Amino acid sequence: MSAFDYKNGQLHAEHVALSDVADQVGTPCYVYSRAALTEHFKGYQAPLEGRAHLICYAVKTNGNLAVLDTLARLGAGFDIVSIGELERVIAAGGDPSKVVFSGVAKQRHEMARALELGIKCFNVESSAELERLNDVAAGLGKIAPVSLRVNPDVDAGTHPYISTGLKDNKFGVAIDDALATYQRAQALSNVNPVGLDCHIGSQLTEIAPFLDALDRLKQLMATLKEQGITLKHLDLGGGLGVNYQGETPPATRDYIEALIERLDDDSLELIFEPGRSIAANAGVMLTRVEYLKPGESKHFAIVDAGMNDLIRPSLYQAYQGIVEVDTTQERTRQTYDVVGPVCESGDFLGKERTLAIAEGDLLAVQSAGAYGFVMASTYNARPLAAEVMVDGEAMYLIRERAPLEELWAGESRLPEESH
Ligand SMILES: Cc1ncc(COP(=O)(O)O)c(C=O)c1O
Ligand SMILES: N[C@@H](CCCC[NH3+])C(=O)O
Repeated sequence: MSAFDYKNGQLHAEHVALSDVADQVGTPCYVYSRAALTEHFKGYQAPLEGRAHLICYAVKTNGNLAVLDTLARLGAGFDIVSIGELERVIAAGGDPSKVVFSGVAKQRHEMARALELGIKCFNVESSAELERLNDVAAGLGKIAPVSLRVNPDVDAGTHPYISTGLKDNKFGVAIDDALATYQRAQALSNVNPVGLDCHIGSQLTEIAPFLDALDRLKQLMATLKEQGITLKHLDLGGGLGVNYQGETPPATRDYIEALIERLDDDSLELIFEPGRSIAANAGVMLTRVEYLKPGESKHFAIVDAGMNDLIRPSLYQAYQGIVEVDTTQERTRQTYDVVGPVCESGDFLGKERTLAIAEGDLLAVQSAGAYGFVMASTYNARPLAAEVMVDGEAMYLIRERAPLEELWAGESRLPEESH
């Protein structure tokens, strides 16, 4: 059973009616299901049982403290890309020794803080970064554990904005340069090559590109071994897709098992960095219909959430399901473009959606647990939305709706005497 289901015509998150959430917290509001997060995370744990592994949830996907806390309690490690994400993990009770640090632009102070906290590994994305990391570690008298993020040049077959493993992408070290970079790492005194890492893109719905990448990594590891460089872990990144609009990505178990079979090596610790497959379908965004606006060629449903709250539809033309929260009312069905309040023509949540709604009704935008709230902005001076975690019959406000004053917090007017 899905964590978001209808009971007596009312959409619920677990045992909580979403209309109750909206009444108590207002809209727009993100609602996450603890049971769904747990189930999705365990989907990774189960097929890896019995072998050395670490599942490093990608914090960028949804970094709310309650989400991180839920996963940390299940044993998760974390994939981070900034010092902000690292401090979030710590604030949520995560274990820094289970953190891997990805990202192409790590700054010295970020490296220093991560070294001080003793993270598991730096996923190094360029030679220049390797040199800088060695320098920072030397300054602190530390040895930085390093895994090279290799760009295997495989086509992930996903949206160009979220494909990361092609030659032309800014991410990682080209696979042809990897051996020389590992040799350099070995020669440096304050970095220690312990792993190999790759992440080829997001929302992949086939296993084949993952296997192609793994084949190339295996070849590289064999070459490294010949050169006396033996690694302890292999990080296969994230990227497993989800069902937004009838896509049929492989089940987590099938994906993991296929990789384990192809790897054919029990000695390596396996690391994964899943994000979307854990969080996307563990969340919805609630929004209320402000106005219905009939037009000549199309009808608009104008709602109180916009591209600033959920940018995926505008940014990637991404499809996310939109459903009525209360289906018990008498309503006429009509096809609408569901649009937000932001002053941009590109501000929409969905196009040509057939809905039975009236002014004041609630809608739920599905699959909003990943890359939803984290990508929100305050454009048009719109305060950030509230977030709620449902756990069985309980609901917890895990982020208050930001007060208006927060919009200009930290700003100041010019001094009185200035002209
Ligand atoms: C380095 C890295 N790891 C993990 C992820 C998580 O990916 P996904 O949400 O597709 O599982 C991303 C985002 O694409 C990433 O850039
Ligand atoms: N933000 C993207 C995914 C980015 C992946 C990050 N490496 C999305 O919503 O689909």
